[in-house]
Amino acid sequence: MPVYQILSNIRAVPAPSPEARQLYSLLKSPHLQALLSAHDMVAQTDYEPVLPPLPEDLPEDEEAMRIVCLVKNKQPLGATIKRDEETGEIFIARVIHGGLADRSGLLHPGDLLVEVNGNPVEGLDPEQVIQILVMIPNTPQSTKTQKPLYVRAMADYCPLQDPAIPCPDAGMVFSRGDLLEIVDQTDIHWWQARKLPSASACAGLIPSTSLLKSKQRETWWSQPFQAHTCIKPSGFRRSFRLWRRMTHRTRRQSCYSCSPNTSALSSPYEEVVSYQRRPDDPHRLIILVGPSGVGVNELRKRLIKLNPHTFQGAVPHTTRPARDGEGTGKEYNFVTKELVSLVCPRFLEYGEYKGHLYGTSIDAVKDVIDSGRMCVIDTEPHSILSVRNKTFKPYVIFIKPPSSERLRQTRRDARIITSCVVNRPFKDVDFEEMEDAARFMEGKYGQYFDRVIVNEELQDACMKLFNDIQLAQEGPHWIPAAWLSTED
Ligand SMILES: Nc1ncnc2c1ncn2[C@@H]1O[C@H](COP(=O)(O)OP(=O)(O)OP(=O)(O)O)[C@@H](O)[C@H]1O
Repeated sequence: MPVYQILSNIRAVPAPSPEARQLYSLLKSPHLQALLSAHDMVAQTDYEPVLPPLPEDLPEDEEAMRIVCLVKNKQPLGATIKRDEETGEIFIARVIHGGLADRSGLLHPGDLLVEVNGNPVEGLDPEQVIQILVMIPNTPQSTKTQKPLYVRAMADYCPLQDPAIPCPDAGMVFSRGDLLEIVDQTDIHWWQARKLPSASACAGLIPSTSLLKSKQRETWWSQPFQAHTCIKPSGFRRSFRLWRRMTHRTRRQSCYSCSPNTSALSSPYEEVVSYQRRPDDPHRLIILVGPSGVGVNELRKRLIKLNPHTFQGAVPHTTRPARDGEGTGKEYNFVTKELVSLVCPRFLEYGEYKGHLYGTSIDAVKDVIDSGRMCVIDTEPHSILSVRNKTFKPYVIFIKPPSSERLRQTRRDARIITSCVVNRPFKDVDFEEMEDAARFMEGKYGQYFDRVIVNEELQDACMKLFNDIQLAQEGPHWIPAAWLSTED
């Protein structure tokens, strides 16, 4: 009965009960009326196509059978099937969350396929499984919903390049750094996940942790030994800035020794949780990384100048003697070589220039944070790992060069400071090195980047940086679950 009819019936009652009055006022509400009207419209519409009639010659034990009619459009079925090697029977292997089969509620993992379009499935290709499936349902049906697990991908994956995936079309591509919501871990090899922020309701297949680890191990072992291929020292930071002073040779060594190729053997997914910094929590450490010459230092300097009471860098250490007017704790912490060697592991990065050591200690970073300010540092990307922990909860921003053309246009009047030639205009080779290094850094360390800022127009990039840092401190953000765990 339409809603207006019910309303008029209630109105016609001479002395309506309190329940009738309440029903009347509920049904009068515009939201409910809109809902009921939508319902009536849907219920009264004829939908195409009309489903075919059930087959007449149903087998005698029909009670154990389920006849399923799925009318497919261009969408994939959203289920994979597998053949039992011993019996030759074909089963539904998995139903993809949010896919056609899942939304229909008609197919379940473990269902045994008996017929497809009236033809026995025996000998049929999986691709031939189409609209009508006659099957024996799996009992008991597993409808248990799992609590989603949120992870950050620490590796790249492309289903089209994976010959082992049961159905490449059902696979999901992801790159290191992507946030994934894992909705199904029933299968030990193939999980189902969505990428966050999730626009698509349909999940995709991804390898489980153990499977992806074994794939990584295989790839790693099958690669020819390459001692230096991943390092392009010239593209890493090289300016002669204060504590960055180090020779080309030391930098190469420090890059090489500090960035072991362990990614192939570490966990491919990192569990993450949503985190919102409370006003009393210490500020998150802000780390800027980027290829040499891209403008990391320029941006950091501008940011600190913008608000020196809020942003601060860490005071570097050096073994060079203090000059007139220099006091320890201002430009530098002046220390002896012996002290540096004692506290070496507590250094984020360090290098040698003209016989003196220069470096940034983890304690210097902590001092800034303890003072209530936001510590903004720029480092080589491999140094991120030394502070990637619950104490610092670092927020890593990758400063990326713009397109080749814009890079050359915007740096037309800029000057580069290098260890070989001080203060000269940029050359083509500098841009090429910068682009190579940016690609390399994204490829190797992209999983640690919370944000990427393209440094095209300096002023714009600086404002983006400023806003991002505010957002980083005010959250919410996904951070490794281990950073919130109470265990050490
Ligand atoms: N968006 C930009 N447009 C024009 N010039 C820029 C831009 N960003 C940076 N520069 C200039 O490029 C030069 C190199 O920048 P900067 O010293 O900050 O490099 P860097 O990334 O810190 O590299 P390194 O550590 O090797 O010095 C500087 O002269 C800087 O002013």
